[in-house]
Amino acid sequence: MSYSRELDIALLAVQRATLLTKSVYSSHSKGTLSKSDSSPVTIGDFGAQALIISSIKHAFPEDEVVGEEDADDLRKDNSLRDLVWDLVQAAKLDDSAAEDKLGGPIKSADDMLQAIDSGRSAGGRKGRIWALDPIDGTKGFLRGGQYAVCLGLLVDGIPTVGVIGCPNLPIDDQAPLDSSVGAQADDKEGKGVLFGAVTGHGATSRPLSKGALAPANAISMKPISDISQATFCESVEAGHSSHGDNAAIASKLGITKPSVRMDSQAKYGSIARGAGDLYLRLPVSKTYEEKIWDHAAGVVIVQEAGGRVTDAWGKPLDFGIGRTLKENKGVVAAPKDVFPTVIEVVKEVLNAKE
Ligand SMILES: Nc1ncnc2c1ncn2[C@@H]1O[C@H](COP(=O)(O)O)[C@@H](O)[C@H]1OP(=O)(O)O
Ligand SMILES: [Mg+2]
Ligand SMILES: [Mg+2]
Ligand SMILES: [Mg+2]
Repeated sequence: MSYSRELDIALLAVQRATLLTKSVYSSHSKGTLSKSDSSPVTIGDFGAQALIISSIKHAFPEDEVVGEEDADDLRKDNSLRDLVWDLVQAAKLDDSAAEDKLGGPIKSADDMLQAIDSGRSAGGRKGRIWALDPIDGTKGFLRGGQYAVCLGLLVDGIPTVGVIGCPNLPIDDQAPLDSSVGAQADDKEGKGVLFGAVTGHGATSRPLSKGALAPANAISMKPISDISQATFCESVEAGHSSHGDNAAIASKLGITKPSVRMDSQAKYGSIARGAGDLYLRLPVSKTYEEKIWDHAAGVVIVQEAGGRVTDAWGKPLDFGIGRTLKENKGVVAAPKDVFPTVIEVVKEVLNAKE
């Protein structure tokens, strides 16, 4: 199957949601709350989840969605709900054919809450399940760094369609990548890229637009003949990925360039288009379970661009066990031909710590 309709809807749904997240990004009050695990959530996360789930349910009513957020906090606080509702009503693509494909605007605030709560699927190995991260890298979103709107389709537990919208990344696939791209990002002139991929059909990037989709460019990872020349990406947050272990791996590979630190699945997009080469996410905590919405879209895009993605022990990521990747620890992504070299070094570094 080519999943071309799924890709089209996912691209448009993510593109529409970025209109909302961009309006929150540039506003002083982001309506930030702290969740029970003490991670932040903003009115942008709730609004983007509502818009995307409503688009998916319109186009594919039988599909399930595993979304990061739920509407509990909005049901308890009418003024917060109203703030999100205003944002959701304002986020419209300026192309009526595109809006029609997504079912048009959400009809009422109650429908909005219901859409957000339709992301409560438990996940699993059977059928079609979308994994949605309405704002990935919320800490970057609040700090003024990179963030991404991410949507992946799992078919029988296998990531099959992936879309990532990165309002703050340069449009140009060849733009040089260093930590200035990760820090103090903005979404002004020349910024905003939409990545997409379907298993077996390649990966693309295109500028984010406000209406119909812009023409796509095929993307692929950069061939590297000398691994010591590689550029590696890692989280900004030291609590999300071990900067020390990542540095030890880079040093064993002979890499001398400093890492590129950036928030969110913008890292997957950046290596898929050959701006960077490796993504290292070595676990910090023994108990943290990576969430499926933090990786499903990125994995399809990197694989279709010529890469391989596994956990830090070289085990395939298992997206079919529920809302988390509980059988996996950490993530490593690299171009296929150098992947075996990279994962051997990752395992050496991990084994030395056991
Ligand atoms: N201890 C942790 N280890 C790994 N990832 C984490 C940890 N805590 C939170 N995260 C998740 O990492 C993702 C961001 O990754 P990055 O730092 O690469 O941008 C977020 O989705 C965040 O989840 P959450 O949404 O709960 O904050
Ligand atoms: Mg996330
Ligand atoms: Mg998120
Ligand atoms: Mg979060």
